[in-house]
Amino acid sequence: MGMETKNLQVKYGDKVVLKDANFKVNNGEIVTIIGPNGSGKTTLIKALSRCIKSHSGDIYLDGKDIYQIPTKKIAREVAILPQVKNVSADVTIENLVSYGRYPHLGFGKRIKKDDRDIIHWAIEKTGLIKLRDRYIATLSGGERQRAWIAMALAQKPKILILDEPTTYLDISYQLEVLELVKELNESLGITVIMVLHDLNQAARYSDNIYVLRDGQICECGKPNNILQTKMLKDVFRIEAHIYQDEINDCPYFIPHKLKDSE
Ligand SMILES: Nc1ncnc2c1ncn2[C@@H]1O[C@H](COP(=O)(O)OP(=O)(O)OP(=O)(O)O)[C@@H](O)[C@H]1O
Repeated sequence: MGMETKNLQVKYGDKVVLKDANFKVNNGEIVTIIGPNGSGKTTLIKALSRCIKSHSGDIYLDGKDIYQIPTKKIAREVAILPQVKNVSADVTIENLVSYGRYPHLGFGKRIKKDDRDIIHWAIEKTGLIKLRDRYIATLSGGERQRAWIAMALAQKPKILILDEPTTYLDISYQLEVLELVKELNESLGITVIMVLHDLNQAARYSDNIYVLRDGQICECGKPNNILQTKMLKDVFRIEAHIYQDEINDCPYFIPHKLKDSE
């Protein structure tokens, strides 16, 4: 399943924070949105998942206007993992993952055998079987992030949207989460849209990258075309050297100083 926006505009009050955004993710792709703080990344993914209403322009889910699709159907097709996630102290991994089934429950809202099988599958797929009865509050950052991904997975979504899934994680957990996302994309064909601050990870894990600057998409394309010295200078204000990672077949950069002020 894919998504597309045409000339999308989002405002908070009178302030335009997303202008003429033309964004596209095809079925089965991983697309990452990058950009400096406050450039509109979270706003774009909130609009895509219908958490906030756009001011003008269109959003399509597999060619259909998302405002014409029933909310429950969107909740079944699109799972979003927001940046800030709160859950009460007495919720276990298994409880949390079961919430992912809610958009699918029929009359009476009772969890049935099929739902329990899917909850088990999501917990297994994210490597949390041994921890299934642990309270979310007692987990490490990496385990907690996997638990939230398991909840999203229990939705059986066709599109997974992740807002900075690696924030506050150490490097091994960052890789663990991104490897899990990639594995879910490859093995289940889930389309992934994510926001990342680490540009080298964006280059490594994405089919396509969108660059936001001051609420506008200024570039989009394959990692090799996006990770360029000019983009790093113009958008992120750094001077950097670009190299090729032969092992992972992607570009990476090393920043060496802030751009000289003009
Ligand atoms: N609820 C809101 N009300 C008013 N302004 C908002 C609101 N949410 C975001 N903004 C503003 O919209 C702009 C874009 O914010 P957004 O969170 O989309 O940026 P971002 O690129 O995700 O930032 P970051 O990298 O810091 O998370 C910012 O100027 C922000 O202050």
